[in-house]
Amino acid sequence: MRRQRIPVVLITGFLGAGKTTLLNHLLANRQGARIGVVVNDFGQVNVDALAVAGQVDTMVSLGNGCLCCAVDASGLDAMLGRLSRPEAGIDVIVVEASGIAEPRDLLRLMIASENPDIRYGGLAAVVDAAEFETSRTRHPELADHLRLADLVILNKADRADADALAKVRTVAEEFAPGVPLLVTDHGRVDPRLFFDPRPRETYGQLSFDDLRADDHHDHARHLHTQYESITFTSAEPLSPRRFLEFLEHRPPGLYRVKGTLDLGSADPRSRFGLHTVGSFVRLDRSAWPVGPRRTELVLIGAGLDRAEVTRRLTACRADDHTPDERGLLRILRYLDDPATDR
Ligand SMILES: Nc1nc2c(ncn2[C@@H]2O[C@H](COP(=O)(O)OP(=O)(O)OP(=O)(O)O)[C@@H](O)[C@H]2O)c(=O)[nH]1
Repeated sequence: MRRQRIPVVLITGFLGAGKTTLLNHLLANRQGARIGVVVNDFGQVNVDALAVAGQVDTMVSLGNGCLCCAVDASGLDAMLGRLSRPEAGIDVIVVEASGIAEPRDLLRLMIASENPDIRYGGLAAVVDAAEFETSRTRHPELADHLRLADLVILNKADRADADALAKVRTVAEEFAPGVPLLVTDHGRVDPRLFFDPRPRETYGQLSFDDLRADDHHDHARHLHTQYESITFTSAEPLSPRRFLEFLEHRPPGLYRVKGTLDLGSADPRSRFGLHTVGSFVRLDRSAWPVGPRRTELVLIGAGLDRAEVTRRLTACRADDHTPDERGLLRILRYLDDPATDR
């Protein structure tokens, strides 16, 4: 079986918005996940708090499950290649774009990558809620960059009054409509938005370094809990057409979806694995195990209308058990490597 592709999460934002602070927060709250980090320079990353085990040219290997490397955009693909090698055992790669990098270029590089071991994990745009209006008058493109975001993080809420916060929120909603928006400070968002924790038994008890890392991060605890997850299961197959419609008109606030789909196909290899982030959709297929087939989805976001999402998914159930092969063909355009995966 092919290995799961590793999600690559891009963190963008203007100078000083709080990108490194968010990255450090994720490192301190990684819940057993091994994080590969790509930054432009190590300067601000809390490397010493994470027990450096060894350093190889531009890559720092951290004792407790983090690989950190520094590259500019031209070296990104090569670095993603190194981080996604199976022996690195990485669960998620986080790329922190420099405050002056053009996020569109970074996104293009990521989407165009032919590396079969990675997949797009979303673009989180960090916005300095206190300074955004001022920065935007000098750099009007800042608002435009929000159009690329799959998640908007309004950071430094502690420094912005209600008025300023409301203004930035309005701009974000105008340039990134329907995109989940989190208001926070010191990057304290729930890491489960970006990656799945490893079950405790696979990484054992907290090590001394983990505890020490936590101590070093004053803001690591007390996560802001605006993150929501909705679980949907169905023993009835879903109609591929209806589900495609759901995917292509995703509910406001939805950031990512993962799970297994039963689309009513007669093919034994029709267990579809689904990963979406923002409007990016990827399906893979495998054989169903013996036993009943089920759709099981987890939807993650902020500001989701739980009842409406569940209602829409329930309405995706097929009316009967006649396979809709034509409908299936339409959704299969999202299949990962359709030519080689059979
Ligand atoms: N008051 C306050 N300060 C914050 C917050 N988030 C980050 N900071 C501080 O703001 C400064 C800039 O944060 P960074 O995380 O380095 O910002 P950055 O986006 O990585 O900056 P560049 O790498 O220069 O683009 C640091 O001094 C942080 O401690 C916040 O929510 N509230």
